[in-house]
Amino acid sequence: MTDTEPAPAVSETAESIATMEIRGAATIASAAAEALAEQAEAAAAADATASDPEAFRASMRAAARTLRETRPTAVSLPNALRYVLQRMEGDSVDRLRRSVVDASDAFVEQLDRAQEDLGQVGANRLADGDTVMTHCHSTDALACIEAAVEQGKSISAVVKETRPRQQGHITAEALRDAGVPVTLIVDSAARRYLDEVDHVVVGADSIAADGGVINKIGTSGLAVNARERGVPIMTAAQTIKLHPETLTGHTVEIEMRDETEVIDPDAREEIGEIDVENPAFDVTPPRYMDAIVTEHGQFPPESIVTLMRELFGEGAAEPWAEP
Ligand SMILES: O=P(O)(O)OC[C@H]1O[C@H](OP(=O)(O)O)[C@H](O)[C@@H]1O
Repeated sequence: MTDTEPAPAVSETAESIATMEIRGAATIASAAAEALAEQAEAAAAADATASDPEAFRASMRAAARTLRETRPTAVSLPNALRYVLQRMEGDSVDRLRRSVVDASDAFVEQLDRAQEDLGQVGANRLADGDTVMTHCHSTDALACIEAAVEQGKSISAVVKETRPRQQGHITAEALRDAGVPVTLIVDSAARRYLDEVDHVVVGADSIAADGGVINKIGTSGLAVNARERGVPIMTAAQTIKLHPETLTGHTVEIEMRDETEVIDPDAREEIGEIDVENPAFDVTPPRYMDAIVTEHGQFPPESIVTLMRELFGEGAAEPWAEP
């Protein structure tokens, strides 16, 4: 490891996030924070950085950049890096190392607590006997359903498969394990089943300052259909999903993933000359979302900007940039 080459643990985490072996906005955030702690331990033991606080800091910034470049849409990733790097302090490598490890631990702990707290808020929106519809796999959304079950409510679920990567299967398994009866459907069957559903519950990868919800591709169509059928829809999102750069007018980059997730190369070859596109996320306009459920309570999407300003001020620092 040189002073700017990330520790092997960071490269491995970055690779796992890029290939989606580690996925889901909250899980990505906690893996990134843990990788920074591993970087700190490795840098404090490496010849090039062990006795040079500035070289140590540079190695931390470089590791954060490596993690930052893996996937562009879930803001929980840069928010995790921000949280840890902004708490890096000390004039010796040992103090710096300790501050990073402590910040990483505190971040992961806060993440778990936030998920538990928002689960309680989301559960209060669900009634005994409700059927919920889910899209993709969101640990924040699951926390709401699981908390409702723990409150003694009987909940059933209609789970959308979620093409192309079928994260709905993970949701189906988690809900079954929580004792929730599950009906798995293909995405295009969603509208047909909405009449049997009392609530749609989704997660978020990022929330924009105007209340727009950036989540797995298909969420916006589901939200429009839910509104048309009169079914309330909530997004469960801890505040690390709030995107500070949108306060200053920036838009959220939508990740375009490889076409092989959509069609296998042989089938594509057989069809002939076509384009294939694979956007991973879409934006649900605030008017189609009934509530954003966070660890600070629930908000109408249009008012989320107030909470964002409270938490982030007017913008976003980039502590991983070279000074
Ligand atoms: O943080 P939690 O609630 O677990 O997940 C939030 C969101 O992250 C996922 O993205 P991907 O599967 O990583 O592309 C889904 O879009 C999900 O709704």
